[in-house]
Amino acid sequence: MEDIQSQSDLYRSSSSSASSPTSRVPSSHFFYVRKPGSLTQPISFEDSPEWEDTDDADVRMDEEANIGGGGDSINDATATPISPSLSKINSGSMTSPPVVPEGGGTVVRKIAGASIAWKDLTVTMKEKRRYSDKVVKSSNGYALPGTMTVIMGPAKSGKSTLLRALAGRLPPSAKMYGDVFVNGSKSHMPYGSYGYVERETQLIGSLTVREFLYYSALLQLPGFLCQKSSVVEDAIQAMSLSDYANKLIGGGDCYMKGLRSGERRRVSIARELVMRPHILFIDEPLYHLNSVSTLLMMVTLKKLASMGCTLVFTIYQSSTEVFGLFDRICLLSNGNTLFFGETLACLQHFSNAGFPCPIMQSPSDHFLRAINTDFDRIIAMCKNWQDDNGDFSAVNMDTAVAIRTLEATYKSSADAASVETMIFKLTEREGSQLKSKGKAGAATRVAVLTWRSLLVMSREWKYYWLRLILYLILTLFIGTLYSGLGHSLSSVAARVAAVFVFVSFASLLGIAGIPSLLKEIKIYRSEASNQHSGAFVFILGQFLGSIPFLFRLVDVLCPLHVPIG
Ligand SMILES: Nc1ncnc2c1ncn2[C@@H]1O[C@H](COP(=O)(O)OP(=O)(O)OP(=O)(O)O)[C@@H](O)[C@H]1O
Repeated sequence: MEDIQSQSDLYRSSSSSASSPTSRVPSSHFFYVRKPGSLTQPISFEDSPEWEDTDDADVRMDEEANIGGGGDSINDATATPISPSLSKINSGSMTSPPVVPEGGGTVVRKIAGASIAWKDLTVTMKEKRRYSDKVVKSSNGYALPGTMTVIMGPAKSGKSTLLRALAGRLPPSAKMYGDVFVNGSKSHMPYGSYGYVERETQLIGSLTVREFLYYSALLQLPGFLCQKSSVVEDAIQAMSLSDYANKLIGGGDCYMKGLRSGERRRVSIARELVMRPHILFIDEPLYHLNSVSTLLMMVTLKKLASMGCTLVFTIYQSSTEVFGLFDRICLLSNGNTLFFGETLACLQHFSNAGFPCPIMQSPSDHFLRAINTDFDRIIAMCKNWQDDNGDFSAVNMDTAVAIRTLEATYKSSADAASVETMIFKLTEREGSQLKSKGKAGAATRVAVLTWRSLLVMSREWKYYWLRLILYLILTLFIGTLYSGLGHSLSSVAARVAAVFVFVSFASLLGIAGIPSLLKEIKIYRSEASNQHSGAFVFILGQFLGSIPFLFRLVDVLCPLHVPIG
């Protein structure tokens, strides 16, 4: 944690120095000082990569290799991972990877990450029978074990599409060109070797964090029940959720107070961690988070990366503090790569292109300010103000020109060349292929779904009773409407029963309840990703779970929700 703090502090000091007019092109000092905790060289992976359960995992880093990787120029700094032993990265021959954090010492790594490199990656989307313009255009980049690589850019710049392309999760309407290499090989990542966290994930509110992760592990992983608990505890710890492990997730449709959005987001990441992935892709980990939750999330992810996991995620914007935690940045605008490299070198790139970061401005704000075409309207407005109020040069920048300049500067820069060199090094030899960890069997999944369904229903039982009471009152009310008209008591009772049945069935068909069912399907789909028998198992599990509690069907489909305080 101290390492992470000092890395962030170092970044802050360097970025503010870079902002000073006289030192907008920062002195070499800022770029050559290795960020504490960052890697100069990727960690190699083992033949059978697994998360280590013990503290004496053998993935250690060698200080000398780190120092040797230091360069004499910004480009060298960008390319510090290149070292004589780099060719071994994908060979699997380095079982004790020789890399180290700044400041010396030995870092114990528990996760064997995997390298991922992409070359000339282009994606187009099919829109109304024809393919759109390229959403991602000839993107090059890489992500290394033990590092955080962030894909950043304005809205609709292609961040999520690039992330999905890397994870092999593009929709069927997309066409992808170019190559993605994992550990130097083009093969697909097998089930369980990577995790993908969607921007908006669904959780089951009436379960505690630990229960939710435990059932998720049971649904995803093969093996015995007792083996799953250590996996779950590791995921809870990795996502700093120990204080919340026994708390209800809450929220959503279950009307129970529960976790706040930052904690919920970490639970959704923890759910992927139960698979012990080597690479973790996250679409907008900071989505809808306040600044405190944002910092906690990023520090937690940094900790996870420092354990060896390869982290790749998208982000729209970040504070200076958070920005300092990233290792590499891929800056996109309208699908074009405006920069790929170390975060500190990105500041230098903007300076080189004639857009130095102004004093007191967050680098991330500055980058987006320069490349977000949405600012054009505001610029036009500011120009009018400028006439009245004098020079307003901080925002007087033509975005389209800025984008073109940055793109051209990057293409001809040594940064782009060093990325290509790095990709070549990462792909010249195929490394050990990631292996599937296996899947939970269909019978296990049916049993777990049934049991989970029963548990959820038992937790929400009081709401079913309340609903039932409401129905009874309603039917009594309607049924007794006729009691003054001279009908016999038995015919009124029959009417009450008939209306009760009618209201219940009407509720079953309630269209407004369908989203809850879709939510449950979505949760299961992300738990059982890549499992072809998923749909059948889900239906069977839900059906079996519903038999003892017919009200459950009413709850899933009923448009009437009873808010409980
Ligand atoms: N499934 C799809 N079908 C058609 N077009 C799509 C699809 N997904 C994305 N696009 C288009 O691709 C472009 C880039 O979208 P993408 O979601 O990758 O951008 P983004 O940078 O992640 O944006 P945001 O942060 O606003 O989500 C957009 O113009 C979008 O309309």
